[in-house]
Amino acid sequence: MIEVKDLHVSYGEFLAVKGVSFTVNEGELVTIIGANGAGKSTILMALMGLRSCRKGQILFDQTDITTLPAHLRARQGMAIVPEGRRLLPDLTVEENLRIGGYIHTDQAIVTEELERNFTLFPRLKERARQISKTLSGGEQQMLAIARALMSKPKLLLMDEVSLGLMPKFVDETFRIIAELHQKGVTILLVEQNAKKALAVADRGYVLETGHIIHSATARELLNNSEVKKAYLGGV
Ligand SMILES: Nc1ncnc2c1ncn2[C@@H]1O[C@H](COP(=O)(O)OP(=O)(O)OP(=O)(O)O)[C@@H](O)[C@H]1O
Repeated sequence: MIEVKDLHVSYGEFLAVKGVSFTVNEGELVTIIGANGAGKSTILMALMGLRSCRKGQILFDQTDITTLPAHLRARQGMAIVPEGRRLLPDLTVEENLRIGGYIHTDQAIVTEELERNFTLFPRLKERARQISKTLSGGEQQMLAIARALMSKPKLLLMDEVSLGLMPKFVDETFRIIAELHQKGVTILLVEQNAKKALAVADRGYVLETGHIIHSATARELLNNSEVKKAYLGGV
């Protein structure tokens, strides 16, 4: 579904992503793990068209989207759950969700997607008219995921969705990710919580200072002694 070839992304003169290549196939849950500052968020931003590539190529459904603006990537079927959620804090839960469905010209589809997300996240249904900044951190994270799903994406990009959540909500978030995967959503998950990410993923890539240093099935990475030592707390 997505093929990234020799991706380079920079901030001014600083090269944050240094020639990264990877794929995500339809229906897969793939994770990119790595330490702070490895370049994980930068890769997702470049995939969504929120940062331009200095060099390299991004193919989505076999079409070259390397220079396509973000809103057109959304129309082609990509959605992002950004780091820090980026909700519209003064709008209600339902209003945030409707904004997530803005690409649908048919309002019946928006209503259908709203119902689908309320079924997936009953807590959001209960709180449909609540102003989103008054939600708990975990609920805000649910809303950010649901908002991305409103566009019915073919590919869901998720950036550090467990960051800053209490353990209870971290488990709940990973349960939802696994459920979405089971339902057939293709997911690229960027995570610092390597253990949890690899537990739900099919395959993974390990990113270190802008380079991919390992690529394998999630199971292989979980059993790789180097990965264990560096990212899984030596377990
Ligand atoms: N707007 C920016 N301007 C300059 N440098 C940046 C900017 N955003 C990120 N960087 C740098 O790019 C590198 C990669 O950052 P990025 O946020 O992609 O890493 P990350 O792997 O997602 O880290 P984290 O897990 O801490 O979010 C870091 O060295 C960071 O300081």
